[in-house]
Amino acid sequence: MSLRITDLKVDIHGRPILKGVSLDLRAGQVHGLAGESGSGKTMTGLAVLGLLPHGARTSGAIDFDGRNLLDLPPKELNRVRGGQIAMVFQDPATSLHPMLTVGRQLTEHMRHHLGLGRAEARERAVELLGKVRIPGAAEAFGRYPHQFSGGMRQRIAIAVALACSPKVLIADEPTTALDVTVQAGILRLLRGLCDELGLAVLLVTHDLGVMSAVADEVSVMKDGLVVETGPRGRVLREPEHPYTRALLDSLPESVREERT
Ligand SMILES: Nc1ncnc2c1ncn2[C@@H]1O[C@H](COP(=O)(O)OP(=O)(O)OP(=O)(O)O)[C@@H](O)[C@H]1O
Repeated sequence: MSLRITDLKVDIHGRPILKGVSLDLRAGQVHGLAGESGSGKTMTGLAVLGLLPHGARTSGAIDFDGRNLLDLPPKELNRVRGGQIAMVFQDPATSLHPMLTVGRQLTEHMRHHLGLGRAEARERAVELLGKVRIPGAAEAFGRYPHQFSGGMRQRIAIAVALACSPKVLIADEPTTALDVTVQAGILRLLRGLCDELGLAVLLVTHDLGVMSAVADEVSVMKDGLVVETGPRGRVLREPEHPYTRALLDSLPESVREERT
């Protein structure tokens, strides 16, 4: 399985936002997408999900399973999104409903997309909560999102994203809103899930330090273009583009040493 973005251009109301982005995601690999605010990281993820804002015009290709996602009719795209391609956002509140129990959110998703029965869905939900390391998964099933800490809520949002066994996971700044102390745990979890489930992960973050801890491949964006891409070690040790070098130079020394 792979997802290949080729020469993706996105205009919104005539303003160029992405100017020819190319990226490859592979099963079992975390691809980190870094770059400053406004460089187009989020738009790249949203394009894969078919969730670009109104007025967006696209060209290029996003090939997934032999189909160009940019050409899919909305109904089919809906089936791919949430099924084979799932997402996790910065704020778990975006994906979790405050009035529904954790269990209900997990099972409704599975019953809707996978057509599972009640008991089967429940069993799988508890298993997923265990997979994302929620302590006391069976009790957590009946609780509401606000009864968990921010880090635990993000774990639950990841469990919801995994409910339909996606092949691709788009994680947009998944640790930015969390305490530094819990960030590493979430990153390790994503890394572990990527390995265990063979997920292709696109990890979007403005923080090169964060992503260098878990990414296999790193791409750096600037002004709607990928200016550098390659294996993490190479990009961090021998950046080719001056912009990547500038980003690296802004990291604290300790982080640079530890993470290359
Ligand atoms: N709904 C929208 N309509 C029009 N333009 C938008 C919209 N959302 C974002 N943009 C523009 O698209 C460009 C790329 O934004 P994007 O959110 O992809 O950047 P980013 O690299 O993810 O930055 P950040 O880290 O701040 O999220 C920016 O110039 C932004 O102003």
